[in-house]
Amino acid sequence: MTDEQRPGIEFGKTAGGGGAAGAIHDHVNPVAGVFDDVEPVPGSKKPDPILIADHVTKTFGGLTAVDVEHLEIQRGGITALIGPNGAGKTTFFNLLTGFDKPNTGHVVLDGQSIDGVAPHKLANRGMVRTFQLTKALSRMTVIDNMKLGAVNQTGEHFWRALLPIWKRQEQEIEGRGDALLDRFNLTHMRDEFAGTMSGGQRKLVEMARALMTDPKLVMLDEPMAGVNPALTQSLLGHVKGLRAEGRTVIFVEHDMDVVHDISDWVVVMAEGAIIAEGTPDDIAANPDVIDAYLGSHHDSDFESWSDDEIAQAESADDTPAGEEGSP
Ligand SMILES: Nc1ncnc2c1ncn2[C@@H]1O[C@H](COP(=O)(O)OP(=O)(O)OP(=O)(O)O)[C@@H](O)[C@H]1O
Repeated sequence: MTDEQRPGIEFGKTAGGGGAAGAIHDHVNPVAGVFDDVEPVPGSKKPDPILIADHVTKTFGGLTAVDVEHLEIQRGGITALIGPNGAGKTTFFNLLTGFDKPNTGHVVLDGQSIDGVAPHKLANRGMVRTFQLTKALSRMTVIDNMKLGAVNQTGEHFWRALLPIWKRQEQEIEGRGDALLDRFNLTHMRDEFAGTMSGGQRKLVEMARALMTDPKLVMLDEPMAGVNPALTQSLLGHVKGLRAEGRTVIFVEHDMDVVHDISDWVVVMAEGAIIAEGTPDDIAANPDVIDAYLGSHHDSDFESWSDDEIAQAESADDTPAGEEGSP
């Protein structure tokens, strides 16, 4: 089935994709076929889960931001976490990575509980997340940003970097940083202030910095947000590269083209809960997903819908007409 024929959310090709730039990053997919027998339903069992979340909830006042009954993330795959605005993706991401504490629930990484484990300790256990270049980090050079990636996961504990034990390791860490900058084609930016980089270069540094601890599970928060098409292919290639070298990737993303391009499996959240799971093609055709996006007035790419599909979706959308077009 072609993209044009596929009903539901339009998963097209990423801008600039399919050309020579894409070919540069033709990586092997070690989990090809692994999802063939996985049921495309919320909470489905995976053959070899690296991360398992059970009964994870988070409330803010009267609002239930996250209510995830069961989720398994397959080892070695690229899993996308998608959903309309306010679905709870970021909150769930924060709960999984130790940046926020759930009200209830348990998370297991590689067979061991990580409940209440701080982010920098999770990094030692092989789980890292990207974090955005803060103002403070923007005033540091790119190589110093890389070095900080080796010692912590929040970028807040600058003073730790001055401890003597860290100093002794500095050369080794700097070497690792330089190797990663080379891999991400950022060597020419090594001694520049991080704040001078373009949006796409920042994303590359965020990804490269996350690799300083040689993680087995990499959590990427909107890796393509604000990236121009020229660098999008490069970033997509690097994400596939993480998978090719055996790492597991989970990423939150709004761009459906990106999701279709690189995901092995897609998890969809709406109103805090997981409402669907499946391959990108399963998800593109899933009526529950389409309803969730339409119900929230998310600005997804729905231009490809036929009049019948629009009429069907509108009749399922119970939002009062007066709220149409609200953000
Ligand atoms: N610190 C907080 N205090 C109060 N409410 C919050 C807080 N963080 C998130 N929320 C609420 O929880 C719900 C889920 O928010 P969250 O940011 O996790 O969604 P999201 O799926 O990441 O959305 P987006 O795609 O817009 O980033 C929203 O209704 C949001 O307003």
